[in-house]
Amino acid sequence: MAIPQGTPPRVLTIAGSDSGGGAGIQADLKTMLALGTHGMSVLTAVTAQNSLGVQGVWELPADAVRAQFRAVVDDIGVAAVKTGMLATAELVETVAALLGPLGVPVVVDPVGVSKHGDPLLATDALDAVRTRLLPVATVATPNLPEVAQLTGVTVRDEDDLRRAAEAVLAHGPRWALVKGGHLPGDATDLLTDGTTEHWLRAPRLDNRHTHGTGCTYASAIAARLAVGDEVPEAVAAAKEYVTGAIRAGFPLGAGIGPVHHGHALAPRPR
Ligand SMILES: Nc1ncnc2c1ncn2[C@@H]1O[C@H](COP(=O)(O)OP(=O)(O)O)[C@@H](O)[C@H]1O
Ligand SMILES: Cc1ncc(COP(=O)(O)O)c(N)n1
Repeated sequence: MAIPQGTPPRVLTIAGSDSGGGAGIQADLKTMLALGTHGMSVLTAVTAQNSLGVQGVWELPADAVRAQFRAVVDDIGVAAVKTGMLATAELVETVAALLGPLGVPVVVDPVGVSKHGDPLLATDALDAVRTRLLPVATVATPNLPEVAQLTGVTVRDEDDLRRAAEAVLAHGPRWALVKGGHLPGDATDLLTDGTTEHWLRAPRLDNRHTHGTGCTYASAIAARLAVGDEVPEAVAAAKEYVTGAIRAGFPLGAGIGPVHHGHALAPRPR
């Protein structure tokens, strides 16, 4: 399909809705807009969620996920995909089966639990993530609790990050990006394809309003891949974007506020 001039790169997120607007589909679409792309969505689940936690989760039927995906891909087309909350083993398998033949870069954020510790993935879905979803990923972006769940590797320092990334790569993604955001000290992530290593370092920002960091990072990577970056360039640009978004994160509600997706777009109104 020829893409008319002036049409922004098209990026698809397959994820859950966060009613509070800080994570999930809402974070993904804002990030995609901020990075100059056209964001589209396949909803997997609806959460009732705010700055205090997740109060309810309702999964969509697999047929609804397949229908949304076909509606987008068959007419509009996509240049890159990001996956987030997939909720159940059936949805993980459904999404993996749709992505396998797609032939565009896929960023898999293997979302397990929210920042507040609320489960966003059934524990019996971990095996499907390992055996079905990770093999179709161009980049997999687990945080440290997710790495521990998926591979059994506990990360305490930068050497452990390397071991964790190798354990993720063993499940088949082309690149592993293990995020060290949960370690003390600098916010250091390791990106590797098994032959090259890229260390992404940013100072740890003293801001508790970090709701949605992982969703934002993975969506920014997908947006940059849709623009045409290679994986290391896409991840470096996304790290810069997410660091700026954390720096500008703001209070909202009585708990943990969101990162600021529009931090690079416009000054905040006073
Ligand atoms: N306080 C912080 N200051 C700077 N960067 C951070 C901070 N917390 C997380 N990050 C970075 O944000 C990105 C998302 O990581 P993380 O928060 O671990 O993901 P998740 O939301 O999946 O738990 C990573 O690049 C991580 O290093
Ligand atoms: C729908 C949805 N998807 C993903 C997250 C993870 O985001 P975080 O780790 O910042 O809580 C979330 N809380 N809600």
